[in-house]
Amino acid sequence: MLETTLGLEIIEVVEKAAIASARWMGKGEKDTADQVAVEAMRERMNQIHMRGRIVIGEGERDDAPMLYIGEEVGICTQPDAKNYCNPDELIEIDIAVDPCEGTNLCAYGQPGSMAVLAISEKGGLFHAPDFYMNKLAAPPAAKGKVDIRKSPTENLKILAECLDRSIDELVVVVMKRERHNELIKEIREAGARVRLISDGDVSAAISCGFSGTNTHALMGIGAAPEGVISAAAMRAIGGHFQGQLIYDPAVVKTGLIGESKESNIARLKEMGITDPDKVYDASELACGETVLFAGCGITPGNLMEGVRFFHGGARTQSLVISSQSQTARFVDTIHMFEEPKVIQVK
Ligand SMILES: O=C(COP(=O)(O)O)[C@@H](O)[C@H](O)[C@H](O)[C@H](O)COP(=O)(O)O
Ligand SMILES: [Mn+2]
Ligand SMILES: [Mn+2]
Repeated sequence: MLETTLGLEIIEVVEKAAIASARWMGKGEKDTADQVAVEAMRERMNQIHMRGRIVIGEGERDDAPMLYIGEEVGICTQPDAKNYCNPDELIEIDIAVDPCEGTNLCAYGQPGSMAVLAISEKGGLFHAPDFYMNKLAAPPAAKGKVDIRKSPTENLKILAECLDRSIDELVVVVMKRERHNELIKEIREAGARVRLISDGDVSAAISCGFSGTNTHALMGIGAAPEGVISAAAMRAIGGHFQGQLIYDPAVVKTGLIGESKESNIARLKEMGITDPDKVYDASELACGETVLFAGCGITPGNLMEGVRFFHGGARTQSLVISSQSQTARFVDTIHMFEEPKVIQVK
């Protein structure tokens, strides 16, 4: 149902956001690259016949030009909805968005930034607070066999067995952060190779779901909202994904997640999370009956090309993963902006 009604629409949502952001690629202005993606995403989402609710966005802010948590999107949430649709006939959709995932990558012309979203029926996506999350992603062959509670060394042994290769043939992606120094050391000592990334752990997580990407695991701590979006894709693709919230500011060495561990635990409790240390797997983070992920490359990445502009248009590559049809569709689109139309294929 979700895929049939919204499959094409969500491709266009991420395409519009990616094109808007890509115009700011390499210009060193990350906030602008982010803001234009948000605006393009909102505009296109508001043309869709749905009642959508942002459950993961850019925070609970009501006047900023962001897709904020709790914001309602879609024609059937607009004040003049009755002119366009019968709101009662439509199911409610929960939406997780990151209009420009990897804003630094986009601003500095680096690979791996994309416009992403995940949708599910109401209640189908975990309401992640703006905390951090320890993550473990791995290919479908290792699903349920590796475990974030085990040491990286143990997991690498299991992964090597599952993938029928030696540990030194494994590539593990880790975000280059001080908090990961010990993790990186252990992975290297175990014999695997590490690909350090500055940003963009959604792309890294999802790459684990596809063989041929030379990405065999993602380990370490990134943002929690990105964890839910990654989990939605991995749930639909049948890959391994686990996440555990990080609520202690001392672990990530940043003031970004509040003053203290205690106040964060209290915040989690208010959100209904009574066990802050719970390990969530992909099907808990994205538990809806149907889960769809859509991403469009802004800059070129492991899975998708970036936006390529030409006179009068642009070409994009997107990926839609659906738990409904069990498909991962790569969609190659030429966008024609001007008259006369130009369809440039190379
Ligand atoms: O790199 C990222 C930045 O995302 P965005 O702000 O949308 O451009 C994400 O992939 C990471 O998951 C995460 O946001 C990051 O690890 C948290 O930031 P940091 O404190 O620098 O590690
Ligand atoms: Mn992000
Ligand atoms: Mn972002």
